Amino acid sequence: MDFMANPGGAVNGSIRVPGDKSISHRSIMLGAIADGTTTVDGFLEGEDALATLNAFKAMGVNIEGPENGRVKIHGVGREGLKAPKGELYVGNSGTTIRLLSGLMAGQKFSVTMSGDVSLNKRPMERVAKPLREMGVTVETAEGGRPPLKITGSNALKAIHYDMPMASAQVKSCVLLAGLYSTGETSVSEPAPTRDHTERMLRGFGYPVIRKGNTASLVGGQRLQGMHIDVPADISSAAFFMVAASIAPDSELVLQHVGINPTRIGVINILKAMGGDLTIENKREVGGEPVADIRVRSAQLNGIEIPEDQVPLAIDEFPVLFVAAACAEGKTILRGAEELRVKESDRIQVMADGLQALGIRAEPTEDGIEIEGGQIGGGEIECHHDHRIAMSFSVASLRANAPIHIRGADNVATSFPNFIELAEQVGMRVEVAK
Ligand SMILES: O=C(O)C1=C[C@@H](OP(=O)(O)O)[C@@H](O)[C@H](O)C1
Ligand SMILES: C=C(OP(=O)(O)O)C(=O)O
Repeated sequence: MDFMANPGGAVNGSIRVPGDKSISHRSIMLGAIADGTTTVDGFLEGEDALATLNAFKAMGVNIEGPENGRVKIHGVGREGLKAPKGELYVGNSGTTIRLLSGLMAGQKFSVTMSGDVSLNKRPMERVAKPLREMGVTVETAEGGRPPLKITGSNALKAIHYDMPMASAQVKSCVLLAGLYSTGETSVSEPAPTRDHTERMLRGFGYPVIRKGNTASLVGGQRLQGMHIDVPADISSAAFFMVAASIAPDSELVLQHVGINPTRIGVINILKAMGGDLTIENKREVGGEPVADIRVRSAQLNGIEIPEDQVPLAIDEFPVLFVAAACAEGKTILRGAEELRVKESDRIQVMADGLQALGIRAEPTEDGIEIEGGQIGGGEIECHHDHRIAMSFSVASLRANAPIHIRGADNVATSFPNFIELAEQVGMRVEVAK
């Protein structure tokens, strides 16, 4: 499927984007191994979260829904998962394969997980290494890629893992394996990464301790089913934050957005660029801070993006690069080499796309330099990456000719109703005939 993004438009109204992907994945994983029932509202009915849901169904968990964002998980307890009949296919979802690796490490059966062409190129040694230290047998395809075969045990060795990269997926993998270890498992991170696993484990009644840059837990305890209210995903809201910022005469309210401090890099960066964003009705929902975010058009300026914001905005860089293309002057990003191992190489693919539209964008090993300018029309290739497709849809607001976005199917992995909401607020994006 291709998108045709037609130039111009203002962005107005009030919308709620779908549920947070990270929290949706974890609600299924933790609900499945808890005792009792877990109910979820606001579950993201996108392909990635559904891949997680289907994996647990394949391991014998009775899950009702999703229906209008509601899911009911009949937890089987920490020892209750059953060996799936075949391989677990997890599509495009890095979060599914890496977090599941940790949980599978603690089971008495072995599991093979594979994905689509994009996932099968992504690095898995980052989870294989700590799991092997815990006594798990992990087999990968050549180059440490999926398929990934995990042969676990329910008496893993507790370890301390000093994570070489700032990755919430690796941290979560080790902590989830730690649930099945004898003793204390801890992970330290080089910079703060999203902490949903820690917060949600605590919500399920499982103690997790945070000291400085280290999170730790003691294996062997049980989780209690709970109710989870999933806030709207700030990573999906980000497309509209940039859209309303760059399109003249715009004012948009994004409702009920999760503003966990480990996720708000996009707000901090846009504000530093001169964006007009206000946080309204701040409240706490199920252990996560939530707010409505009002965004108005603004003249953005190029900046040097502070490196401490990188892990806090990691999925938002493709659309932030579009903001940079609309800003006055140069924007410089460094310390973001992790962007090269996402669903696509997001530094290269965004640089290629921006250049195709006439913007000066120079990739570097760990970042990019972008000079603001007039966005032209042209053709973009998404390389199986949802965020590339949505970012260039946003770019059309300031383009002077249509942008043809090739291979936009994967938008359904994280944001199945993107086109509808984009159209509702005034963007001119449609599925190409
Ligand atoms: O833990 C998570 O839910 C996620 C962590 C991040 O990945 P890394 O841990 O690879 O940075 C992020 O890019 C991904 O979309 C979701
Ligand atoms: C990197 C992402 O997801 P995942 O790693 O789960 O594929 C993303 O959604 O931008």
